[in-house]
Amino acid sequence: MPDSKMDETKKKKKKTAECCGYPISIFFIVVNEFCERFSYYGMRAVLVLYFRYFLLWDDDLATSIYHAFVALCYLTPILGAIIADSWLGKFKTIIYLSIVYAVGQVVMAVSTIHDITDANRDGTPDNFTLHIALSMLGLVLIALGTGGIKPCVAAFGGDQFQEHQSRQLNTFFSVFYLCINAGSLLSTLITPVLRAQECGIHTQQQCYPLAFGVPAALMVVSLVVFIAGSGMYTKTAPEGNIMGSVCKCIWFALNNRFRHRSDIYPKREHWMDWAEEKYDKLLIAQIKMVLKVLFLYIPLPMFWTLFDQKGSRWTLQATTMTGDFGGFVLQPDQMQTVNPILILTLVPIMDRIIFPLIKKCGLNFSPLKRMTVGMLFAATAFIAAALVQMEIDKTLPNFPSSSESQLKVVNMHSESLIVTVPSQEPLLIGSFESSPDYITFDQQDIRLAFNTTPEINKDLSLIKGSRQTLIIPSEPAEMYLKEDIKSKPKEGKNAVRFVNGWTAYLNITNLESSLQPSETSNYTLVSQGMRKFTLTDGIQSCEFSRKFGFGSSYTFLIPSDLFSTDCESIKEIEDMQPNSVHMALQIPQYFLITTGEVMFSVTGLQFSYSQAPKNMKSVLQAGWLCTNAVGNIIVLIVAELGKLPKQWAEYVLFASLLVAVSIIFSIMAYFYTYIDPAEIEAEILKQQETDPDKKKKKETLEMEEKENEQEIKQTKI
Ligand SMILES: N[C@@H](Cc1ccccc1)C(=O)N[C@@H](Cc1ccccc1)C(=O)O
Repeated sequence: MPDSKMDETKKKKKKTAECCGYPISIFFIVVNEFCERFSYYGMRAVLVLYFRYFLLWDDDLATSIYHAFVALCYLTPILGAIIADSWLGKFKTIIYLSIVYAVGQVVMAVSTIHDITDANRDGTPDNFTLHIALSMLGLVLIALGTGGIKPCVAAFGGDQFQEHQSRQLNTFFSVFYLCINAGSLLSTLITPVLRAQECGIHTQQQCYPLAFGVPAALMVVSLVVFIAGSGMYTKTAPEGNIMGSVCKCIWFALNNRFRHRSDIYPKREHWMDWAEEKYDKLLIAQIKMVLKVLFLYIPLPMFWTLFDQKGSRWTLQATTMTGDFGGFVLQPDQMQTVNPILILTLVPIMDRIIFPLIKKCGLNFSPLKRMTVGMLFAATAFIAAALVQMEIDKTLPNFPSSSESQLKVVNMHSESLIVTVPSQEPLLIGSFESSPDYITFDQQDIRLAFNTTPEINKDLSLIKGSRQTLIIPSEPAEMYLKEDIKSKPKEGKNAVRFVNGWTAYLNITNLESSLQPSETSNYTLVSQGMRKFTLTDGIQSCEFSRKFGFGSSYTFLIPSDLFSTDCESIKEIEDMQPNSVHMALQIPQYFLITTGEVMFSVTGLQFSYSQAPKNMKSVLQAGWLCTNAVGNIIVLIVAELGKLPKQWAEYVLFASLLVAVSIIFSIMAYFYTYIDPAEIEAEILKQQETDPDKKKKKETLEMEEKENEQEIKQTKI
């Protein structure tokens, strides 16, 4: 931006209304940021679960799309910075892009209403394509909005301060960061609770519309609050297309360097010095500063690659754990709230105690050293996650591989049975009992022999990669196979089914249809806690209650004396034990990654701001956010290419990659010299004032260019 224009902007700053030394207008900006972050993180907290359990995508696709979305959110800041700097100015950019953002949130919320396509009213959408299309449109609009306004809001807040308010300006940025985390904390607590409610017009389902609707409402509130402060803001005019000038200057330097590649031309100190013929020394110096920082940014995406897996892989990890904390029960997606809680406590502790203490010990804990240590903390967090995963794996059932089949036998017959199974000791199965565990077979076709009179020989064709139960009813000759679930029930729920040993049909609450005698129901999913089932044959009824944990599976055997025992004789067979590893075990990994975030992210933001020339602070902010985008793209690539059979191995792989990258970064940081951009800029301006050749050089170059253009035209004619 030309200096004259910048001076004009400065002069335009009017005296603003103040309260306790702060411009009143920043109240609106801080509240706006709180609501916007509530909206963004609230929606993000339930996004993977929406993909996984509403759109029914598998873990990998859900994780990939989630990271693609986050990547898009941190690529769009460049667009926002360009629009604000060269066209609309920050105020209008924030308003217009916030409207796009709010519309996106509403579209997203609408896409989660299952009733809109559930014509047959079975509780699942009939037209998944419509839901997918709507949600993708919503996500693109949200990414455009949130990313676009991101580099503008903080800078717009800064614009509100006068020169004499530099102390208040620093406090504003701290309060701003705390607001981000307060907003995200509240939303990551609330939206999973909303999601866990049941709602619907035709059928009651998980309330995703409410979980996405509340963030949409908060985005509208955010916009209204921002507009409400309109009369109080200091609005700076667009500062010219700084990105355009930077690109043109770099392009000219590269071209000029190429044209003068012959050895006859004297070498210049830096390749950007080849732009000197046409561009201001000041602009060239500023670009050199920016490029130096951008070069340092190259290894940084790896940190975000690990950091952003909190919201995906770590949430899925939590679904295989138990969240019963005695007094309260934590949902898997609520574990993410540990991050903002720790941020709210760790930022003041680091700033007030740890960093000053390190300084007192005479250690130079420079920003780049802090960032390196932050990376190492994140790597350690992933080692902790791998250890937790190993603990979880020990408790997981031994599921069949794709070439194996598993079988369990349930005896509903009135007498004990001896079953002869290939390559096994004969099994004695008591009446109303099951074989102790699943028996694994390498072959698909097996023959079982039963000691009934007359003896029964049964040929079974098992399904490869599946678990099945052979139900032997009161009349053994009518035995049949029923397929079982072969993975942990979704979202930490419990899968239950009933085998009807009662002599008539039975209606059971929560089951889709009534059960005929000897029939086995399909699975129904029930949440953690005390669950009650009412069983009735139309004449008599009784109630059966049971407390469930997380991620278990049971087959309940209903006996022939059901009503005379008031449901107490119902027998349970545990097909899959409940999750036993506690979610509290994830706290160390959250603590380590958040300590890493404070050292890396907060320091990185300050570093980017302090090392950027005054007219390119937004360029570097957008560049900084881009490192996050690239980090998310790496997750996509590594997750797709390097599919590792074990989840813990993937965590170790990511930790090792980050350690390697932090070593490279520490070497780059060693050669980096900290600068004071304002000092350099002042020096160049002083030099330019005493350089009479400058104007002449530019005029000569412009003449040369015109001559060249004319020559080209003539040759064409
Ligand atoms: N600690 C995060 C907020 C958060 C809340 C809940 C779950 C995960 C994260 C935070 O402060 N984010 C800031 C800074 C940031 C971080 C990563 C990429 C860009 C910016 C934010 O502005 O969202």
